[in-house]
Amino acid sequence: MTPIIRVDHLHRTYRVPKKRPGLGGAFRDLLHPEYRDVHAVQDVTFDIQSGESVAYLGPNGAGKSTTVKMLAGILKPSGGQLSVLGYDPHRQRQAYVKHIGVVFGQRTTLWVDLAVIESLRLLQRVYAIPEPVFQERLSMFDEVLELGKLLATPARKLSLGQRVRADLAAALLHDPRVVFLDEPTIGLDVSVKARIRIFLRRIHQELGTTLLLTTHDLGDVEAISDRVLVIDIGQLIFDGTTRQLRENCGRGDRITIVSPEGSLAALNAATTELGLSWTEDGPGRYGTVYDARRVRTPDLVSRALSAVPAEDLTLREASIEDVVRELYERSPHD
Ligand SMILES: Nc1ncnc2c1ncn2[C@@H]1O[C@H](COP(=O)(O)OP(=O)(O)OP(=O)(O)O)[C@@H](O)[C@H]1O
Repeated sequence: MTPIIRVDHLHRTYRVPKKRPGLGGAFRDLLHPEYRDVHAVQDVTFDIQSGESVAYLGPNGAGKSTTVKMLAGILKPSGGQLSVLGYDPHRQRQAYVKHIGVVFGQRTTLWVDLAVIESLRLLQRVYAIPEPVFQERLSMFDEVLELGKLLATPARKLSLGQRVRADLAAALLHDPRVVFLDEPTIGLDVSVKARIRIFLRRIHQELGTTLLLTTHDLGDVEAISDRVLVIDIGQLIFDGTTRQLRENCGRGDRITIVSPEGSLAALNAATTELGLSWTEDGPGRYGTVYDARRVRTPDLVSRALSAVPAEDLTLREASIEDVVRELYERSPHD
């Protein structure tokens, strides 16, 4: 089967002006600018098959948005090959964009002064969507996204959650075969996030839409994606199923205890039965990552506190940074 997305040794470098210190430096920067290269994406290769739902993860600055912008045809690659639905996204952008949808959580693609329904009507004309099909899609979107009340409102007056829901409707109106979602749930409250996750899952399952999602929220990944690609410092460091990622790393939540008088040995002894091992993250600072579905948090906390005198204790849900750290710990990376 031919992949729907082919990314082959993809590179993207930004040329950034160097800043020299002081007023003299500012003058020299103006008259004789010097540049440095930022290698945002370096030699990334992957294929995505039609109908896959893939999460593209990495810490801040890893190169996710740059990759998505190249896939969407907004940015030109500095090197390597890229093909989506047989198109070269940047070179054939005009013909290409009819077949994809793009959602940026951080900015809208709607016309900000138009009521949402007017934006959707314009898109209906751009994509030549017959009226019955338009109505059918709108009502399907409305079921989960509850667009009703916000259709008459100009995009600039929408709350963030309303705006992302409207953006999703706009991006999917023409039933694109591939949708790129760059942090679609950023800054949203739990209930809107849940709605968007259900919506994307449904689109993927019912319409077979191929999804590529970037997010900092592991909950999004679990709810929406079957496969995960992890990128760090511009390079791919993991490609596997969501289940493999969960099994290999990102075992769950992290507990940290500050205990200048405690010891690793005492903590390890108190929690061996739970199958946990602790690391010393700094002087008198100990941490472990655990699977909250397997280990009860109150049990873990009470065992740890009876083993060492604690000055502070924090609990934190697993983050993408934890996942990346564990990936490095498990397979040494040069
Ligand atoms: N327009 C730009 N000009 C110069 N450097 C850039 C530009 N856009 C991104 N970068 C740099 O490229 C690298 C990758 O950035 P990118 O935005 O792709 O990462 P990201 O993984 O999406 O990060 P985040 O999760 O913070 O959005 C970073 O070092 C960033 O500072």
